Amino acid sequence: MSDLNNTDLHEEPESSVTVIEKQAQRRIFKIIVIGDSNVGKTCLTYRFCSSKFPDKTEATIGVDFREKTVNVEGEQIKLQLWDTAGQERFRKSMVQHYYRNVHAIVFVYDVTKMSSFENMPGWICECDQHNLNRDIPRILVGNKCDEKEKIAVNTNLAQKFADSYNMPLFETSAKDDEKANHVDAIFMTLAHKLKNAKPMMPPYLTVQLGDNAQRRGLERASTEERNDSCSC
Ligand SMILES: Nc1nc2c(ncn2[C@@H]2O[C@H](COP(=O)(O)OP(=O)(O)OP(=O)(O)O)[C@@H](O)[C@H]2O)c(=O)[nH]1
Repeated sequence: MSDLNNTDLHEEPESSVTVIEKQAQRRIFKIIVIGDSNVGKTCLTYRFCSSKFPDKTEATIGVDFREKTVNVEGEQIKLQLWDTAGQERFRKSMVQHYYRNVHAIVFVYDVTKMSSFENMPGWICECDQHNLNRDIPRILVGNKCDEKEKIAVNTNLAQKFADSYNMPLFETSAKDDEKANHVDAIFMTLAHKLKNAKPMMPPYLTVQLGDNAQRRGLERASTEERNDSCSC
């Protein structure tokens, strides 16, 4: 006679339908990575998603996507990194669509190039102009710290700037293998913030809603935020 209380009954492998359902419900967070050309946006996202420094990179045209599923406090969440072009001529193919339903922003500058840091307010302004909500998590990353002799952007200066925008500052290197854990920690910090943030819209809904629903949401957001737009 079979024992209905047998614990084995609870250890049956999940059916493929359950697994698919769980995957469909896995939360996806869209993170855009922004900054001047050549600051290392592609290398940072590649380092995080592929755990290595790319052999060679070419200027990004429009947007590149990289994804990584991470475990945050027992929940599997997918980080979708949108690596945007820094060169103006390659940003022309970036349409409004890319700025929809963004959950977090990573602003990157090159610590060896002052102009890339000085251009940060412009990048922040661009996000404002695309109606990105100011309340979503944003972080500032100074890349290429391995180039110690060439450092041009002082940490205190960068920290003051980050504080003025209420963003955490991370100085790191996508190239330095010893800093690999540090790059991971940066994105994991963001993942924790995203997991625990009160959702404006459940992230998995953002990929299920049709284009029209997304457009309506965006139009509503632009009407609400029009009076609060950037003045630069
Ligand atoms: N020394 C050093 N070089 C780096 C680092 N990260 C990237 N680079 C180099 O910087 C150059 C530009 O890197 P990318 O990642 O392509 O820069 P990007 O910001 O994505 O550039 P765009 O696609 O034009 O916007 C490449 O030659 C990389 O090898 C770093 O941490 N240290």
